[in-house]
Order: sequence, then C-alpha cells, then structure tokens
Amino acid sequence: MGLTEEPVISISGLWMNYSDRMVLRGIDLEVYRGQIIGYIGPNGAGKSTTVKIMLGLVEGYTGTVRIFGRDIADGNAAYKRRIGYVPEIAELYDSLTAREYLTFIGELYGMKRTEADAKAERLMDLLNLKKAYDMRIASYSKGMKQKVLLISSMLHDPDILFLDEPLSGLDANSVMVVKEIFASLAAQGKTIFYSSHIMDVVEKISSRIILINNGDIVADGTFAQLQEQNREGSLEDIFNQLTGFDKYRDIAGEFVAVLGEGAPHE
Ligand SMILES: Nc1ncnc2c1ncn2[C@@H]1O[C@H](COP(=O)(O)OP(=O)(O)OP(=O)(O)O)[C@@H](O)[C@H]1O
Repeated sequence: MGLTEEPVISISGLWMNYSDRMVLRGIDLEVYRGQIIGYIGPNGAGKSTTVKIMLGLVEGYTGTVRIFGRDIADGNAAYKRRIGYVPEIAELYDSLTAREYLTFIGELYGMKRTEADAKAERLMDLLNLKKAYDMRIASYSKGMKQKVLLISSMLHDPDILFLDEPLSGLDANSVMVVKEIFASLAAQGKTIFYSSHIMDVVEKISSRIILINNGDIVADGTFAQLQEQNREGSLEDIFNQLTGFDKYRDIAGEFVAVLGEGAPHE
C-alpha cells in the first residue's frame, strides 16, 4: 500500500438508525486495493447494514461513503458495475438453470450474452459443476447454490467483492479453491470485503480484521496485531473478550439443564 494511494472504500462518520434503534455509531474506515477484510461482529452488530449502505441498498444514513473516490450519494450508480456481491440470504431464481441465471446476471453487468455464457460455463466447470449447468437451480444442493452465487458475483471481474459467509455450505476441497481464488484476486489488486462468523476461517484468510460491536469499530488490524493488543490466543478468544462475552459455559449448561426438564424418559 503506497502512501499516496487512494482508498477504494472510504467511510467517515457513518451513523444509521432504524426508527429508534441506532445501528451504526460513527464508523470511520479506509480500505485499500489488495486487502482481504474480514468484517466481523456479534449478530445484529451492524455488519450487513454497513455493506448494504455501500451497495446503495440502504438509504437514510448520515456521514460519507466514497467508493473508488466518489461519494455514492452523488446519484451516479456507475460504481456498481465494478463491485460484486454475495448476500447473506441467497435469492437465486430456482426455476432457472445456472446457464439462464448466470447469463442474465452477466447481461445486467453489461456483458454480451454469448460472452457471459461462455465464461460462466468455464467457471462452472472449474468448480465441478459442468454437468449441472443446464439443470434447474431448484435441484442444486446448498453448496452448489453457493458456488453459483460466487460465480455470479465475480463473472464481470469486479474490483471490489462483498461477501456474506462466502464459504457457507462448501466442502473442504471447494473451501481451499475459493480461499486461493480470494488470495489471487487480492494479489491482482482487487479488494475482498466479507463477513463471517467462522473465526478460524477469518483468522486464516484475512489480511485485515475489523471487529464491530454495537455499531462501532472496536478492533482493526492484522490477526497478529489483534493478538498483540489483546494478549489472547485465537480470534475466537479475542472476539469474546472484545465483545464482553464470557458466559458461554453458563448458557450452554442451563440450556442442557432445561432440555432435561420434564422430558419423557423410559
Ligand atoms: N430493515 C431493517 N429495519 C429495522 N431494523 C433493521 C433492519 N435491518 C437491520 N435492522 C436492525 O439493525 C441491527 C443490525 O443489523 P445487521 O443486519 O446490520 O447486523 P449484522 O451485524 O449483519 O448481524 P448478523 O451477524 O446477525 O448478520 C439489528 O438490530 C437489526 O435488527
């Protein structure tokens, strides 16, 4: 990262509330080319809200969000062609085949139909889905659907990739392939910005980890930096420490005790 390099994402003083609930409380963040950002935090911390604001899907925030140097509120949506997105809840069109779906997505991003089709077919083949290309998505397994989503987010070769639980449902071999794809894309100067709750994955694949809690950034750095600052072992330990959570044993114990109450026994 050169000192003169402009950030690809620049967020300053970002606040967001839904009715009376304040969800983001002054997020400041600069992200550069080639970074693989693990954006983590407890359920409801505000991760998806931050990402949806960057995607232009949520309005009503205060603060400034710049992507590729331009304020996204300036009415020019051209930046969206240079980003890709894998949402937390997949909205795949089940009645379509992968060929129909992916060529449709490619066209939305301005690709020629034949080019999108040929590229999608090769990418499907590389992820072991050649035979499924003309099958309806409704017949796919969870992992197969996830691969189609990943392909759909990358087909137009975006400069920033936003992903929510990108490895969800993938088998161990596919996880290795996708991790390697992210590393190669980052080495090319692309930016990966993803959320995940699987701490050992985040620990391994992120070049930078950003932890938010109650709408505020509470840690930001490489895994090694976070370890130094918190004198904790794993990212899971750091996460629990910074979010003030130390009751997991008590909760699990009570949960199991409740299961045993009044249950039918022989
Ligand atoms: N459309 C909405 N209307 C009202 N409240 C919302 C809306 N979207 C999100 N929220 C609230 O905003 C808070 C942050 O939600 P968000 O989805 O950003 O969290 P998250 O960090 O992505 O959580 P998770 O890890 O569970 O995906 C939550 O309290 C949620 O209930």
